[in-house]
Amino acid sequence: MTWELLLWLLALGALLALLVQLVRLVRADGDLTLLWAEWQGRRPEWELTDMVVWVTGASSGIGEELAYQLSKLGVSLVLSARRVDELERVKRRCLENGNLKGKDILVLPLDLTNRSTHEAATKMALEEFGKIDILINNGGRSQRSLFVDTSLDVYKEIMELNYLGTVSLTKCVLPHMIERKQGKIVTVNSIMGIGSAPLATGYSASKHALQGFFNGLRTELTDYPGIVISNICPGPVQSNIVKNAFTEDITKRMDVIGDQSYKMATSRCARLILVTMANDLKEVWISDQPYLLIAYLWQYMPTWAWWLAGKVGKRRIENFKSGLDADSSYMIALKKKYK
Ligand SMILES: NC(=O)c1ccc[n+]([C@@H]2O[C@H](COP(=O)([O-])OP(=O)(O)OC[C@H]3O[C@@H](n4cnc5c(N)ncnc54)[C@H](O)[C@@H]3O)[C@@H](O)[C@H]2O)c1
Repeated sequence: MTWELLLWLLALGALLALLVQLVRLVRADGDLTLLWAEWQGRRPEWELTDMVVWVTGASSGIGEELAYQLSKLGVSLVLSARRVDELERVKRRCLENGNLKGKDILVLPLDLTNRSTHEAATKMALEEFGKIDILINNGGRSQRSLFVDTSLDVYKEIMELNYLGTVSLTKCVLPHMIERKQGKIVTVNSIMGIGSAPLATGYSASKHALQGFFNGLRTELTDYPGIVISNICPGPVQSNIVKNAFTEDITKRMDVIGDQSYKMATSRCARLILVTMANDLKEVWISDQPYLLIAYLWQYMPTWAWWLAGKVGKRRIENFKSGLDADSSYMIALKKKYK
């Protein structure tokens, strides 16, 4: 009788432990390799100090937050985007809150679509700091428009910016890394580079292009194990991405932005990007639910995933057509329900 009871207790304990792990998994905000690295892996505070890190799109959102978190690690920073005043603001805040001095941060204005300037910009970064350890390809813009309504100019511009601009800067920086046989090229891709969604056909295409490009490039660099290519795939993250999104016309700005509070905190996303860099992870998914689960479905059960994406997508289109923000109305309700 005692043995039987003991066995029952053990079984109950194992079941409880399993349940706890399942709940953890459902609440996870990163893929399993990434969460393992965060728990047991190398810490950014040990690994990334003394590095020279070039962040594009550093004037806003994820890039801006990366600059703040990196400045606390004692790295040297090159901050790039188009607006100098915004970059100077980010630099000032890095100096106020971080461990850096003015000489440790170079504000380097750069338009990713102006490819003829990328070589000179790379030269300036190298002249300033003598090396580039990490290039974070973060600058980019999203899209909110239906394909049937959207001008081809928009598709061209998205590819110019998100895809060709990133490839061009990588082409300028990579020879330097090859010469040193070391470096990290970290590209902020998206869950939209794994799957897709309505209203973002061009954006998703540009992110799939980046995914294919960097996965191929990684295989070309196997003679240089010290050069790491990391693809970061975030789901929705708080930033100005919706405000800055392309619409159906190249000159038209977004008029409905909506409440972005249901999205992952920018600081959490940036922290997980630092963990990725510290642990040389090759591809990571950073996302709250249900997007993370959909990403797993896309990998393992694509037909089911597309059925689900269709259901969510229908809602997005309805919202969009009725003049609401595509996601916030139902996502905020969902978030409140499962909090
Ligand atoms: N926020 C999200 O939900 C999310 C999700 C997945 C991936 N991403 C990716 O994260 C990256 C950063 O976006 P974010 O969310 O911080 O948006 P954001 O709009 O807040 O920031 C975008 C940054 O890119 C810069 N940029 C835009 N056009 C540029 C150009 N022509 N040349 C140089 N810089 C330019 C902007 O100035 C800004 O600094 C993007 O690549 C985006 O695709 C964002």
